Amino acid sequence: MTDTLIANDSTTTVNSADDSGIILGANQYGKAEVRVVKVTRDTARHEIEDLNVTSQLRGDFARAHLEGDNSHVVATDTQKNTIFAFARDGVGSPEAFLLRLAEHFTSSFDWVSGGRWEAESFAWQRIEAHGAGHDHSFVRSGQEIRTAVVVADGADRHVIAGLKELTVLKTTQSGFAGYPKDRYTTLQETADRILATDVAARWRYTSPEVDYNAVYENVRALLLEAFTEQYSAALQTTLFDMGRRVLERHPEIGEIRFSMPNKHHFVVDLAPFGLDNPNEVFYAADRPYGLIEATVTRDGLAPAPVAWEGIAGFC
Ligand SMILES: O=c1[nH]c(=O)c2[nH]c(=O)[nH]c2[nH]1
Repeated sequence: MTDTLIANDSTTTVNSADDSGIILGANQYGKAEVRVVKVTRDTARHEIEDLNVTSQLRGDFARAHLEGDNSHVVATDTQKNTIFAFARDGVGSPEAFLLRLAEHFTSSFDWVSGGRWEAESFAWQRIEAHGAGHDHSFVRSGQEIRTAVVVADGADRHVIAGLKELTVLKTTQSGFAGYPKDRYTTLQETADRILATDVAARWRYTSPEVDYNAVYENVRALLLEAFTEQYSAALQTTLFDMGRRVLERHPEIGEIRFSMPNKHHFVVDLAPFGLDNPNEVFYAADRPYGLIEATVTRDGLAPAPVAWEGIAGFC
């Protein structure tokens, strides 16, 4: 018979009857990547919402790990079914949908103290037919994938919105110069190069009252605007400018993190063929690539490490 003790943070379980010194640490579980598509068809003009949802519960699941007692284990199959059932009422926004799931699981089961809910969402656009958007035929539209994470930790709720794979390129108004030169440096300085990246950004809301869809569209527009409008002295400068614009315009966002590859485009030497190459023919290298990551935040903002746990690829 195992005597268990749950430590204060409810994630570390000490098996006190066992002197092996081996304990259960942090744990979470759930159903990953539930692909749910919701069609709203109240009228002939249908709407579509397309998500990939992951649900993970945190709380007292010690006895399942230590004793094979599943009395606290809300089945991952049940979590999957809950996602589909909740979609029956519509999604609204990925963030609002995940918040609903968080409320449901934490209020329905005493021992569920929190969890992590994540979504990717894929945009569809009406197919243009006879000068108008079709009622029920769509083409995948967004160049990017929208992302959302909700972390429930006791009574606290953390909401992180984001996007990834927003691929952008500009053919001029970018350079890179002034960097240190040592015996290994071969890179030539330039004031006119191609700048290309796949923007991945995640931003954390510090207010509970947010029109998530509207803010998403505006943040996306601000990121593109920053990429476009400013001469880029480095991808780092462009990244900070993107973040600064977002924080200036959106008081409900406390911090924004970026991870952006510098997708190098090398000018091809055409001299062997008797041709010049005034920045017109490039070799688009897929690897290696520079990888530029940074957080843009408000001075004095209280950090929220629990919100960011489990988000890979951002510093
Ligand atoms: O925008 C850039 N940032 C760098 O840090 C860097 N390093 C490099 O070789 N090229 C570039 N470009």
